[in-house]
Order: sequence, then structure tokens, then C-alpha cells
Amino acid sequence: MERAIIIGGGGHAKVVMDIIQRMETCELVGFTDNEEHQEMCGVPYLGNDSVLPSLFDKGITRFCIGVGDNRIRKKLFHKLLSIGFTPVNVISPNAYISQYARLGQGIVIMPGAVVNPHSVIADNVIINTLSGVDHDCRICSHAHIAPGVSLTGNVTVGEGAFLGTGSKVIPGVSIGEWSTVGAGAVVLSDIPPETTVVGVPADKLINRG
Ligand SMILES: CC(=O)SCCNC(=O)CCNC(=O)[C@H](O)C(C)(C)COP(=O)(O)OP(=O)(O)OC[C@H]1O[C@@H](n2cnc3c(N)ncnc32)[C@H](O)[C@@H]1OP(=O)(O)O
Repeated sequence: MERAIIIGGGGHAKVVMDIIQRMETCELVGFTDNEEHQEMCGVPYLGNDSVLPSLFDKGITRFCIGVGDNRIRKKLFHKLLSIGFTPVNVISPNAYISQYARLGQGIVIMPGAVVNPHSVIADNVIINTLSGVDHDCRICSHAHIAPGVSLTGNVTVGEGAFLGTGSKVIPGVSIGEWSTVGAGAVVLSDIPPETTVVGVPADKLINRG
């Protein structure tokens, strides 16, 4: 069995650890984080990011990033690849992934999530607990779909976009890259890049009031 590490020691990392332990497809040897830790969920703390090259030299070749922030996760993803590590797809046995969906690398799909036919989930994406990605959606790299999000058919989520918990997007709409959709928002039309929207219907945060 190949040996893997998790990068990150926060709440998201705990959930990722729990899923990897259930998947039983690789041996989880520990986690790294720039903050010092005790063990977590029975997984040993190995040190900060400076130990990564030496772990790779010891034959630990697989990684999974347990960090929710999209910009930090993108940076870490490229750093780990440049050292030589290969990403693990962490997919809960309690998620439903259509046989017609296409998955990239380094993806995390949490319990209760659904990914329906002909949707594409690109590299380093998080599909969080109980969220739904319906048919023909395209989720670009480094995006994070938070718990309880509902994406209907043909939705596009740009690189690095963050959809807050409980938000909903109607069919055919595009969320621009590195944009943020606030918790509970309902998105009825395309959102430009690097824009934060909130509310029902969703509108730019700066337009409020
Ligand atoms: C397992 C996990 O935990 S995964 C993590 C999941 N996390 C989330 O889903 C968090 C989602 N985040 C949000 O919704 C945030 O509130 C954001 C990103 C939209 C805005 O955050 P900030 O930029 O810090 O905004 P801030 O909190 O200062 O609020 C600014 C204004 O917007 C309002 N506002 C903030 N969020 C929302 C929202 N989701 N819906 C409606 N209004 C909102 C605030 O009430 C405030 O209004 P005011 O100016 O009239 O007082």
C-alpha cells in the first residue's frame, strides 16, 4: 500500500483524515502544518512544510491537502507536485459519483455529496459535505463547494471560486474565477471574476444597503 501525508491541521484536515482512514487505499503516515500540533484523529504530526522534501526522499510519495482556503491550497498543490509527490483523490464511500462524471487529481469529495453525469471536477477541488453537483457542471481547479451547496445542471464554477454553505445556482449560470458566493445566496445570473455576491437573488456585496 502506498504511503500518504496530509498537508494542514485544521478542521478540514480532520474530515479528510477520517475519509482516508475509511478508504483504506493508502497508508496515512502523518500530517504536516506550519503550526505545531499533537496527533489528530490518531494521525501523527510530522512537522512543518520544511520536512516535505525529506519525507519524499523516505519514499512517502502521495499527498492530500487538508486546507479549505483556495489560494493557499493552489500554492500547496503546485509545491507538492514540484517536489515529486502525486495527489490522492479523497472520496468518501458515502458520496455518490456518477460513472459518467470526470474527475481530476487531488480532489476531496465529502460524505453525502452527489456528482451527477457528465460533470467535470478539475484538480484540487473540494466538494464538501452534502453538496450537490448536478449534470453537465464544470468545476474548475482549486474551487471549493462548501457544505450544502446546490448546483443545478450546466453550471460552471471558475478556477478558485468559493461557494458558501447553502448557496444555490440555477441552470446554465457561470461563477467567475476567484469569486465568492455568500452563504445562503441564490445565484440567478453569471457572476464576473473576483466578485463577492450575497443574498436572494445574489448581488454584489458592495451594492448592498
Ligand atoms: C466545513 C466548513 O466550515 S466549510 C466553510 C464554509 N464557509 C462558509 O460558507 C462561509 C461563507 N461566507 C460568507 O457568507 C461571508 O459572510 C462572505 C464571504 C459572503 C462575506 O464575508 P465578509 O467579507 O467578511 O463580510 P462581512 O461579514 O464583513 O459582512 C459584510 C456585510 O455583508 C453581509 N453579509 C455577509 N455574508 C452574507 C450572506 N451570506 N448573506 C447576506 N448578507 C451577508 C453582512 O451582514 C454585512 O452587512 P452590513 O454591511 O449591512 O452589516
